[in-house]
Amino acid sequence: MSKSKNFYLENIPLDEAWRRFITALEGGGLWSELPGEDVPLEEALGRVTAQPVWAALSSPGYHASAMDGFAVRSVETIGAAETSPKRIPVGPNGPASYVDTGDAIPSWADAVIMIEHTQRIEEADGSQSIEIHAAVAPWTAIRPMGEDMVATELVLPANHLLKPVDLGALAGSGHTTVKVRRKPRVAVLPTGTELITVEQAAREGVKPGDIIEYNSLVLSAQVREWGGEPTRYPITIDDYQLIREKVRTAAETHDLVLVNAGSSAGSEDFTSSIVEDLGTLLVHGVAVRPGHPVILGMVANKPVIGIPGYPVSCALTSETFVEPLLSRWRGQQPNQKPRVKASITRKLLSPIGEDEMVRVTAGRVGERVVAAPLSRGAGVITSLVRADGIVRIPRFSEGVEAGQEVTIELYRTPADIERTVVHIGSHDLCLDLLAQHLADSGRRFTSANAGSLGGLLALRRGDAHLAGSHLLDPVTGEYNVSYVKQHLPGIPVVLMTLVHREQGLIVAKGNPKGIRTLADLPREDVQFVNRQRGAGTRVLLDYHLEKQGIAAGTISGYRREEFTHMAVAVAVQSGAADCGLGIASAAQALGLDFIPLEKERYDLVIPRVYFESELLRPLLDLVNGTRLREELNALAGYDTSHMGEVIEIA
Ligand SMILES: Nc1nc2c(c(=O)[nH]1)N[C@H]1C(S)=C(S)[C@@H](COP(=O)(O)OP(=O)(O)OC[C@H]3O[C@@H](n4cnc5c(N)ncnc54)[C@H](O)[C@@H]3O)O[C@H]1N2
Ligand code: MOO
Repeated sequence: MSKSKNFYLENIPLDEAWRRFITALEGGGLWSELPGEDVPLEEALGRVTAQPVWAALSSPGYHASAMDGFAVRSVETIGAAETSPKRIPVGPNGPASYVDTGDAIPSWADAVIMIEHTQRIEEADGSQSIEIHAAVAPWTAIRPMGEDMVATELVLPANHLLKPVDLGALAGSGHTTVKVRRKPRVAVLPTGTELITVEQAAREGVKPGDIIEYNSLVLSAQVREWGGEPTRYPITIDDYQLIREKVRTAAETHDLVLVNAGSSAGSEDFTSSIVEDLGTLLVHGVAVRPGHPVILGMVANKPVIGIPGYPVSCALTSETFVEPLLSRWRGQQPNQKPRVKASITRKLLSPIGEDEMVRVTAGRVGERVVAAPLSRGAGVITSLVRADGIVRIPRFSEGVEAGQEVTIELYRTPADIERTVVHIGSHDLCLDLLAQHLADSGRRFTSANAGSLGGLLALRRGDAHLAGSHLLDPVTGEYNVSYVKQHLPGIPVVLMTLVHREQGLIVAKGNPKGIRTLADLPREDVQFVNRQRGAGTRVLLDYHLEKQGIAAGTISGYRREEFTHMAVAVAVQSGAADCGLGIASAAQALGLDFIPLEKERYDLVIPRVYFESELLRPLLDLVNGTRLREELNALAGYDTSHMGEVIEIA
């Protein structure tokens, strides 16, 4: 049976989508906490109490000695002083009797004197006494019965998330089990004919059109993290009946069904029609990006969420809809990420009419926290891996200007943000090595690719601690100095050389087009890939083209811009271009050939205040040490003989 599909994607504001969803859940009696089940204390960590817990026993269950010492009647100590010590005979029934910490106090006693405040005396008749130099008040050094918990007293309220210490209090008050909310059962259904398992990919390789299925792994892990019990289904191909049957049966045995992908308007996007067919479609399309083609519906009185296929959209949609629902079922408030105000490092345009969630990295630079936007591609899962948080651009706004104040919802702690070294500028593979080693000294390193010039401008705005730069001055032949003087006037700066590195033409393995020099670029059969304006590599290219009298307009592909050396190398590897200018290590990383053109200096530009800061000290130590140097020498095209040399610019 083929079904007519719904090509119409709505644009429902998030609060309206939630309102419809909650109304339907309430209608089905599903917008409330799940019932309780008894679990042994050992299994109760992270679960939520389904009812208040009252102490079954008192703790301590008797008057207990708080110290090692002698139990006494306090009246018998009256009058003892430094100048007039008192002796009290020791015996099993008093008037002084030895007790260990935690022992029951004899019924005749009402105080304990710590052993170090007594002196043992052997009397002439062989009997024992203690001599004391101070009186004690009644109940001194005694933990009265029920000091911690009195039987019938409240130990924990309902809807309490159980921490390790709570388990101790439960056992201490006499409970062997605790009634906790049942874990929500969540079906995770990955669908798509193009999907293959990662095991299959490892065995047989990935052909064009194959996609490694991992959204169900992410969704299941999220569900588990949020206190639910996921069932991860195998991949279902894009077949209306097969998916329909899976959704139908999953709804019978689960509290919530997540159908992944097939939520949009493509020829095989069935989820919305299936939900309509089996139950009620509430929402198809929310005014949120990423995650626009979300589906909310009810099947057999169970909520079904159609989650978009793009991995970032998938993970964020689940944060937006699944987490709050699971929290509700567990009697918890939805997860509130810590928030921090920050200054955004670059202008972002955002479509009116949709809330946009922008992934950012964050760090404190001087007085402010800065937020550097990451890739906005919905398929770029690493942007979420690297993200320190999310900045929401509301649907009634067209975007934000560079330097504007925004709020970051943090994935990390504010303390993590404080120990972050922020780099904006030209990227080099050695920064990845630096980042890796900095982690050993408790620093985090975030890097945004803005090209050399972009890095200097970021330093001027106070958006970064340092900027990698390799800008050749065509007049002086010197690197970076004149640019720093021009763009950072009045800011004391240290230029610290990291490496000299080989720049050259990255070409396919075996150099099939026989490219030798820049003079080959205008050839009709040569397709070039360029770097963005402001990149040091672009400056270098333009310098040499000018010197050799080659007009940029004669090079096919000159206008095609990539933002990193690796992106240029990938373009060559994929056959999209025949060559591009870049560094040797990028060619090496992808097994491409490399034609050296020039050795250039790559510096770290560091404002003096940060150069001298505690935050950057481990970075400077690394640059001045031997480990990084040795690792770089093992890579193609790096010369570390000037590493660590500094030029100060006042
Ligand atoms: N004409 C339109 N096309 C698209 C629209 C639109 O409004 N009109 N929306 C776009 C947006 S936004 C998104 S998000 C995606 C979501 O589409 P689907 O939910 O139908 O997902 P697919 O197209 O099947 O997949 C998208 C992408 O993600 C990969 N994928 C899917 N499942 C998995 C998985 N389990 N693990 C890893 N990767 C997965 C899939 O192979 C595709 O590459 O639609 C846009 N199109
Ligand atoms: O909504 Mo899509 O999820 O923007 O990428």
